Amino acid sequence: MGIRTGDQYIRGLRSRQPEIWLQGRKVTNVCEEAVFRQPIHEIAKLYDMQHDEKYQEKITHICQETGERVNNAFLVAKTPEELQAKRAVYEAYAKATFGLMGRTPDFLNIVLTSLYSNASFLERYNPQWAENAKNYYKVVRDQDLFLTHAIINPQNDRSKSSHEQSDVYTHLGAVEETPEGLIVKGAKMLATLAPITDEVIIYSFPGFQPGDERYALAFAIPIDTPGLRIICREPMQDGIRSVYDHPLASRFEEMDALLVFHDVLVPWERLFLYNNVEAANLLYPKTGIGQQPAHQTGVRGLLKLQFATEVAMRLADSIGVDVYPNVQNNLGELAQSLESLRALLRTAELEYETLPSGELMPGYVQLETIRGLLPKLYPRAIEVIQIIGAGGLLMSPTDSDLEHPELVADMEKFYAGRVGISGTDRVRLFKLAWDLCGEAFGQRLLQYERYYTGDPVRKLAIFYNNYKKFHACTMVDDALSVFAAKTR
Ligand SMILES: Cc1cc2nc3c(=O)[nH]c(=O)nc-3n(C[C@H](O)[C@H](O)[C@H](O)COP(=O)(O)OP(=O)(O)OC[C@H]3O[C@@H](n4cnc5c(N)ncnc54)[C@H](O)[C@@H]3O)c2cc1C
Ligand SMILES: O=C(O)Cc1ccc(O)c(O)c1
Repeated sequence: MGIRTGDQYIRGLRSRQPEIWLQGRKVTNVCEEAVFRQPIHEIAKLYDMQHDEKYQEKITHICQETGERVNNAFLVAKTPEELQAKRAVYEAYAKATFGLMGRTPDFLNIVLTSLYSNASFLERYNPQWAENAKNYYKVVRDQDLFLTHAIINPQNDRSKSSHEQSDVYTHLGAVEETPEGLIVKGAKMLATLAPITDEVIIYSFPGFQPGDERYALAFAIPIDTPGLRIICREPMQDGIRSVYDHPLASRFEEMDALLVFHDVLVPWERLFLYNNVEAANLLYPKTGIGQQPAHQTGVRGLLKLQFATEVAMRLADSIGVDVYPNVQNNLGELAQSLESLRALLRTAELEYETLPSGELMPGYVQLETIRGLLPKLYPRAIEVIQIIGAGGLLMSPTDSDLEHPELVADMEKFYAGRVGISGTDRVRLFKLAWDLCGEAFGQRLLQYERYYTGDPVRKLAIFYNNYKKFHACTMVDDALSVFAAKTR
């Protein structure tokens, strides 16, 4: 089949009946549920972009194996041009969502592509796992499926490993093998967008201990597999608030969910790893499923930071405070953060690594630096918006007030900004800013940037330990050589 349209994506959702729990009730028709309607529409638009002549050549290609047109996220890049072709889809999707939707379909498509191109890692442990991963990549590519993922254990007792939790099946683990497949039980988090996806893939960060064998798992199943329960967090928008009052929150809310598996059957052909602690610990670092998606998240993060920076600049301009050096300093800082990330991303693409298979991997140091900086730079951008917007962020009336005949004159006089910025213009801009920096929606976006790639504290420590391996500190040796000369 190849690339789907938005309509085909929605028809796919309608054809399934996953067990979704939302605010204490089961959702029977996800497409008609107010909370999900707009996010479904936003994802559908991304699918439609694949058919739009403005984007098609940039973000899709003809698959050599099938002759069908597929998304560029499924490319195994062997040339810098192919790396750029992949970037084009990350950029197009992130622009369409202002970088506010983190788990658009391209993200997991890259994870799968990397698993496919590095399936030799799995082959060493079990050739069937490798075969399964390669076949699954083709299924997702050719049916253009939308995946969610859950790679973290529920937050019960982090000081204990999976097998030490109070119940054997608190964390997701294997129960028994059957002729049809593996029965699994327990929970996994934090599956962003789960209710509006087609399938879920489960894998894990390293950190398995001896004794954790049953939890060492990687597999993918349809989101409506019997026994799989999706428990949504409280929505951050009700789906009926006005687009004018909440221009971002009303559109880009990504639902997060806990996945609970109640004796779920994973067919053998969908199992990529099982019962092997060593393989589970090496899966993430050795298959590129960490590094390749960092290219997508880097592009998306850059655009989100650009959006926040532009909002801050426009706010300052709209009320005439950008004449003050302190405001200019804050904005200058954001501009420099943004440009540093842009340069890092560019360098990551230029200083790629070529794997023995010929696959190109964008630069590790640069991508990890972006991953390390975003959890600091994005919250700072939000803080600057709050500081510049100040009390004005709390003064916005609703769109109904703006349009009420008795209020119109007051609105235009007292809510206007500097000369040239009408009351309506200023209120709409400040509402947009408040969605980003004040609303529960905006707080989630902040939390997302802190944790979207794992715990930043441990990630930075891992980065440093890797960095040390290939950074020999030879300048210090050169400087110390002066003593050697003296003793000679
Ligand atoms: C908005 C959002 C969307 C997300 N979407 C997804 C998704 O789609 N799929 C998915 O799988 N995951 C997703 N995640 C989960 C994300 O991977 C985790 O939040 C992240 O890995 C951190 O894990 P945690 O939240 O369990 O925090 P914890 O690991 O519980 O950490 C809590 C605190 O304790 C500290 N801490 C814990 N353990 C240690 C340790 N061993 N050493 C030192 N300090 C420690 C941490 O530094 C942190 O301050 C999402 C998270 C957010 C916030
Ligand atoms: O960024 C990665 O490499 C993988 C990853 C880590 C943490 C997450 O929450 C997530 O969704 C994906």
